This record gives sequence, C-alpha cells and structure tokens, in this order.
Amino acid sequence: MDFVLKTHNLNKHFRKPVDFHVLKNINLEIKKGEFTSIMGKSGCGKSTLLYILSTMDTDYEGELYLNNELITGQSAARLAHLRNKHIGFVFQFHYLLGEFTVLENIMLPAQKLGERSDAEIKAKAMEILDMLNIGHLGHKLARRISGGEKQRVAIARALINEPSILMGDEPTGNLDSHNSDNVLNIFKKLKKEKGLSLLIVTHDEDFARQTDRIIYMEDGRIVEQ
Ligand SMILES: Nc1ncnc2c1ncn2[C@@H]1O[C@H](COP(=O)(O)OP(=O)(O)OP(=O)(O)O)[C@@H](O)[C@H]1O
Repeated sequence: MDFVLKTHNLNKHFRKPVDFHVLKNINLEIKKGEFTSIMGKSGCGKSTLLYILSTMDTDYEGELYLNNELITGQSAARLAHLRNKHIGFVFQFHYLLGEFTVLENIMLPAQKLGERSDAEIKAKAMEILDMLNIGHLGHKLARRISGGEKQRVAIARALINEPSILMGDEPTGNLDSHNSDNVLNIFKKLKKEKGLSLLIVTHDEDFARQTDRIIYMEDGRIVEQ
C-alpha cells in the first residue's frame, strides 16, 4: 500500500517546566489521494502532531515515513529539502510578504527549491492562480488583497512545488463562512482533479464532515478514525 504519511508509535514529551506526555503512541496512515481531517478539543495535541508530520518538529520518539521513506533521523538540510518539495502547508494566518506581489509570493518556494527556471515557475504560478479563480490578483501587492483572497494565495503558494500532501492547521479558522466554503471547495477540487492528499486540523464540524475521514484526538491519543 502506498502511504503519503505513516507514523509508527509516535510519542512526544514536553520536558519543561515539568514532563508532559503530549502525544501518546500515534499510529497513523494517510493514503495517497485521501482528504483527512483531524478534530479534538483545544489542547489535545493536534497542532503538535501536525508539526511533527510536516517534519518541522524533530523532537519525538517513534518513526515518521513520508512517501514510504523513513524521515526520522535525517539531517536538517535534507528535511528542509523534503519539506519544500513534498509538503504544502497552510496556516490559520497567511504569512504572505505584504510588499511582494501575489505572483512573487507564490513563486518564492519554487525559486528556493531551484529545480525550474523563473519562466517555468511563473507559468505554473499563473496556472494555479487560475485554478483557484484568482488569476486577476497576480500583480497586486499581497497587502492590498482581502483576507479571503490572502488565504487562497497562501494555498496557491503551498501548491507551487506540486507537493504530495497539503497540510493545514485551521486554515479556515480566521475566515467567515463564505470564505471557508471557498477554501473547502478548493480542497475538494484539488483532491478530485489532482489526486492531492490533504490533512487538515479543524474545529469546524461542517468542514470535517465533508472530508473522507475524520481522526478524533483526545488527550494526546487518536481515539477514533
Ligand atoms: N512548548 C510547549 N511546552 C509545554 N507544553 C506545550 C508546549 N506547546 C504546547 N504545549 C501543550 O501541549 C498541549 C497540546 O498543544 P497543541 O497546540 O498541540 O493543542 P491543539 O490540540 O492544537 O489545541 P488548539 O485546538 O487549541 O490549537 C497543550 O496542553 C499545550 O498547552
């Protein structure tokens, strides 16, 4: 079976100020093309888990596999490369560079990866913008567009390197219902048309119900999938 992501007995402790066992024996498998949401009460460990899965946090016990490759123990430089190439990440806040245009923002991760010419990257960025129905925003400064538009641009930026999986930590948490629906519909379209795998932490029941699978967490454990 091809898994985009897989963990084996993942555990994490925060050691300070006192030992806190925040993730307990997480065994998780995300199939290619699957749209999964993670739900659970505030403080149950969702963001902590997502940061490990996205390879940003390496301080854990157990094993993490990305596209069937063991990620645990790889060098920071290798992780940065794998992350940029294979994982798209969308946060609750967009983190766009306000003084750069929308196109420039989207192109940055691909320029950093350095595998394509600027002309190719620009063509790809425009294709993604069109797919997200925001082609008209390309030449605007990022600070001059609306909140909902910013989040769509952040999604476009996360897609520029054609990742294996798109992860989000409450990507609709800061949006009104209209813009949340917009983002959900984009995610569904990416799954359907591009076969993209998605893993999204959300507090929104309506959002989660429309995904293929909901993983419920409680007190650092997966209690139901
Ligand atoms: N650096 C840290 N040191 C100690 N404890 C931490 C640290 N970061 C987070 N925690 C604790 O770990 C637990 C899990 O936090 P996490 O942010 O993963 O929860 P969450 O499920 O994402 O919550 P929310 O839905 O509110 O975002 C919480 O009790 C939090 O207070």
